[in-house]
Amino acid sequence: MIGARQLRSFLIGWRVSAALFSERLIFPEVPSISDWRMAGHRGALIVLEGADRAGKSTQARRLVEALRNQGYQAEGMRFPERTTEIGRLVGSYLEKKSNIEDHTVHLLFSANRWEHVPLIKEKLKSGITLVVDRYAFSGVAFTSSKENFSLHWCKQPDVGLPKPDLVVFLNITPEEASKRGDYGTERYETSDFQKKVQKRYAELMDDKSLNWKVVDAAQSMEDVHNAIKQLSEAIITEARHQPVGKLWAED
Ligand SMILES: Nc1ncnc2c1ncn2[C@@H]1O[C@H](COP(=O)(O)OP(=O)(O)OP(=O)(O)O)[C@@H](O)[C@H]1O
Ligand SMILES: Cc1cn([C@H]2C[C@H](O)[C@@H](COP(=O)(O)O)O2)c(=O)[nH]c1=O
Repeated sequence: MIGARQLRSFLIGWRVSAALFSERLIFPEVPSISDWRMAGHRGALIVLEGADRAGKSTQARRLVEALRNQGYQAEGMRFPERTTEIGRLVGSYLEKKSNIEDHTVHLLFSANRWEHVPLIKEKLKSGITLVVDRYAFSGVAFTSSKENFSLHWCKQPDVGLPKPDLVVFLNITPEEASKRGDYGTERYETSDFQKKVQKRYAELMDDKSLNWKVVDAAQSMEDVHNAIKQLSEAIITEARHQPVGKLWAED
């Protein structure tokens, strides 16, 4: 029989050894659990899309946190990335501080993604899974909701970008979304425009060459999170041994 005190010391000792082992302090040559998980494997490119207020930023943050807690390497990214020179131009346009001709601003949104491609490729190659809040699909859905812009024309500048392994569409009606706080003062934040955007997303989702998954974004934050996490974990395993594809490219 061992006493409660002995059992406690044993458990503490065991937990400390396990922690040291996982940090490779005791056996540095033995890979840690996360090394086994990631060795030689690329990370997955996961994109969250949806209309304004669908919950993309909330879910992107939660997913990165949950994946890290599971031992995966994961980082967030968002577009537009407003901190670069191009991003500042786009940001000022969205805040209505400047006007930019419609074709021109579409190309700037795309250029903002292209300027991040070397970084995206480097992260994926080093085993980091990227959770991206908006990508080329926002570009196409928003610009093609303007007068005289075809889906085909809008896609062209983004042809060849790293292809997402998974695109999660957070589905919510514009009415439901507007209950989450009035649309703000930024450009495009009107329910009429958002309805057009929603239709364009539906057209984009007909493309079976992409791994679109629709998640009901009107559920609780927890339920939405669990659904996205499950889809993401499966795709991280699948993407590991596949090369990164090219978006909307023929081959
Ligand atoms: N499932 C949910 N249920 C209720 N409220 C939510 C849910 N998800 C997010 N919200 C709330 O809705 C608001 C918008 O969320 P969030 O900023 O994540 O959306 P978004 O899609 O990134 O928006 P935008 O595209 O307009 O920047 C926030 O106040 C957030 O707390
Ligand atoms: C990437 C991208 C975005 N947009 C639009 C969509 C939204 O209205 C804003 C970004 O708002 P957020 O709160 O920072 O998500 O920009 C676009 O028109 N084109 C694009 O390529």
